[in-house]
Amino acid sequence: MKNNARKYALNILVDIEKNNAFSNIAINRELKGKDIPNIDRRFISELVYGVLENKMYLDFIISKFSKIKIKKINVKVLNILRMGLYQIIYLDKIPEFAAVNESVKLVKKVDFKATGFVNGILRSFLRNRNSIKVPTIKEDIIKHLSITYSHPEWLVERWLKEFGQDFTISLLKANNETPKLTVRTNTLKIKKEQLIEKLREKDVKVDTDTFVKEAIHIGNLGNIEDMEIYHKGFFQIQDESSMLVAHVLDPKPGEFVIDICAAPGGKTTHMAQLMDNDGKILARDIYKHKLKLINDNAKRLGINIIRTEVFDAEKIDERLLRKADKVLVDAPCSGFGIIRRKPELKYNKKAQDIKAISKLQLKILNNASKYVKKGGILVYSTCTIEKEENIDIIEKFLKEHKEFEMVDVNDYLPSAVRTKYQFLQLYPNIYKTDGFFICKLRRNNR
Ligand SMILES: C[S@@+](CC[C@H](N)C(=O)[O-])C[C@H]1O[C@@H](n2cnc3c(N)ncnc32)[C@H](O)[C@@H]1O
Repeated sequence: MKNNARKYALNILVDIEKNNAFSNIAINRELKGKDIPNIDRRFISELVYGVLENKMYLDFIISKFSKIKIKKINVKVLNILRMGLYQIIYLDKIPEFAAVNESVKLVKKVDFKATGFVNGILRSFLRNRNSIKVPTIKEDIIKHLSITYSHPEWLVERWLKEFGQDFTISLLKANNETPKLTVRTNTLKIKKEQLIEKLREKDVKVDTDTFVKEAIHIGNLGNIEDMEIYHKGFFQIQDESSMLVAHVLDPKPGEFVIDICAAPGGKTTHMAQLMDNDGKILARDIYKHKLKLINDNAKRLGINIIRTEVFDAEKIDERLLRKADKVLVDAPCSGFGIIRRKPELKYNKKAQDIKAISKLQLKILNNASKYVKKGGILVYSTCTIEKEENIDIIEKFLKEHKEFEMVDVNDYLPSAVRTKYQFLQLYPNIYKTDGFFICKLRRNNR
C-alpha cells in the first residue's frame, strides 16, 4: 500500500509545483473519495509537508550530485528525488535501502528513462553524505540559514533586519515544525466536555491545555469526512490564534456584523456562535465558490444568521454606510504566519508582493471603516508576521482617520497571550500558534 501512498504524495507535490496549488487543496483534490487507510494518509501528509518544508535543503543536496541543473530536471523526477532523500534523512522508520528501492520503482512507472539518474543520485548521497557542506554562519549567514531551514534568501535577509539573528533562527525552526491540530467546540450544539467524550470514544487523542476556552487540541483525527460528529456540526477545525479574533471583536446577540473578507467562514461562524445565533452577519468575499464553503459550514454548525454575498472590498457599498455595529477585516495577506501549515507560501512570494498586498489591505480597511456606526467597532486581522501588513497599516489608517481610536485588545484576551501592546502580534516560535495580528479600533461618537 505504501508505494501507492508515495505515488499520491508525488501527484500532490507536482500539483503544488506546477499549478501553484495550496498544499491543503492539492491534498484534498488527490485523496478525496479514495479509500485510503489512515496510516497511509498520515504517511502521505508526512511526505508532502516534509518535502515542502525542506525543499531548498533537499535541492541543495541534489545539486551536489546531479549534472543536470535543478531547473532542468523533470518536475516528477525532481520530486521523486526529493521524497527519496527526505525519507533517507528524516524518516528513521523507513530503512535507507527501502527509500532508494521505492523511489526507483516509482520513477520506473513515471519516467522510465530517468531510473538510472534517480538511483545514481540517491546512492551517491548514501556514499558521500559526509561531504555535503552548507556554508557556515561565519562564511555567509544568509545562505546558511536559507539552505539549512529552507527559506528563500530575501526572506531570511528581511527577517534578520527586522528581528535579529536569534529570533530569526527560532522563527525559521518553528516554521518547519508540525502545527497542532485544534478544533473549536460548537457550543451552539454541544458542551466542550461532551465533545471531548465523543472524541475519546472515537479513539481521537485529546489535549485540553488550551488558552481559548472552546478550543481542544487533537491528534490522529483521520479522515474528517468519515466522522459523524463532524457532520453533526459539533466542531470546526480552527487554530487558537484565529479563534482570538472573534473574541476580540466581541459580537453580542442581536447585533449587525459585517465580515468583509469572510471565506471559508472560520471566524464568521465563530462570531455567530458568540452571538448565540441571534442577530445578523453579512459575510462577503470576492470569490463566489468560496462563499459556498461559508454556507456549508453554517448549515452543518446549525447557524442561520449569516447571509453571504459576493462583494469586492475594494469597492464601497453606499447602502451600508454607518450601518454596522461591528466590522471585521480579516484581510488577504502574505500568510507568513502560517508557513507551518502551507510551507509552499515561503517559495511563492517576493518582497514586491508584500508591498502590493499592503496597499490592498489599507484600501480594504479604509472602505470597511465607512460601514461602522458611531461608537461601533472595527477589527483588523491577518495571519502574517510582517509589520508592513500589520501595525504599519493601522498607523497609516489612524493618521487619516482621527474619528477612530485603538482599543486595548488585552481586555478581550486570555492571560496567556496578553502583552504590553494594545494590539496582538503572535509568532509561531513564541506561542506555538500560527503567526497572527489582531487590532481593535472604535469609531468615536463625534
Ligand atoms: C484571510 S482570508 C479570510 C479567512 C476567513 N476570515 C476565515 O476566518 O475563514 C481572506 C479572504 O479575503 C478574500 N478576498 C481577497 N480579496 C478580496 C477583495 N478584494 N474583496 C473581498 N474579499 C477578498 C479572499 O478570497 C479570502 O477568502
